Amino acid sequence: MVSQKDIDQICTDLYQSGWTVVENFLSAAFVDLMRQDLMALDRQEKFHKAGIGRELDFVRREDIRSDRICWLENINETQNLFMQMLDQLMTAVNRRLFLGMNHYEAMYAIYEPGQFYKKHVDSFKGQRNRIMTLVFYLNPDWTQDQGGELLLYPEVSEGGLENNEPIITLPPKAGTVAAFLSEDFPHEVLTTHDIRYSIAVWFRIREGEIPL
Ligand SMILES: O=C(O)CCC(=O)C(=O)O
Ligand SMILES: [Fe+2]
Repeated sequence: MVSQKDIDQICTDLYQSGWTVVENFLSAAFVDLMRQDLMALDRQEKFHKAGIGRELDFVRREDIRSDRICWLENINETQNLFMQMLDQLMTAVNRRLFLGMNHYEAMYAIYEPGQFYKKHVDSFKGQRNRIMTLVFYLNPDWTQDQGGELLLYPEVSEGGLENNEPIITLPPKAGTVAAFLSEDFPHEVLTTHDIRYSIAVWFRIREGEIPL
C-alpha cells in the first residue's frame, strides 16, 4: 500500500536528519474514510480529553494540551487498512534503519478552534519506548489563516541550549504525514482556528524487548 518511492524518501530523510514530511502520502479517498471513522467515533462519544504522561503519571493539563483523543483499536475495515499500512511501513523502516520497532499505538485527535499542544517531546531520553512519531493529517483544503501548524524544533544536544527556531512550520493538510525520532525532536501544535483532525502514531519497542 505504501509506494516504494515514499518508503525510500522516509528512510533516507530519517537516516540523514531524523525527520521527514511527505505530502499526499494518504490518498484523498483514504483520508475521507479515516475522517468519517473519526467523526463517527466522536458522535458515539468515544473521545476523551487528552492528558500528558502515562499510566500512574497521567495528568490532565489543559494549559499544555487541550485536544480530545480516541485510540484506534482495529474495530473496523478502515482502521484495519490503516494498520496494515502501518505494519508495512514499520517493517520497511526497520529493515533499512535497524530500529527494532515491534509494536505501535495510534490515536485520533480533534483540536477545536482555540486549542493547541505546547512544546514537548514524546519520549524521554533513555526510555527507548516510543522510537518514532508519525502524524497523519485529515483536513482537506486547509489554508494558512486556519492555523494549527505543527512546529518541529531542532534536536536538543547533550547539555546544549534549546533552540527556539523551528525547523519546519507544517500546516495540517489532508494526506500529509510528518515523522520524526520521538526522543530527539521537541514539537508543538499552534492554536488552531478551525476544527483540526489528525492521527498520531508511535512505533515502539515493547518493554522487555529492548535490544542491547
Ligand atoms: O497533531 C500534531 O501535529 C502533533 C500532535 C502531537 O505532538 C502529539 O500528539 O504528541
Ligand atoms: Fe507530540
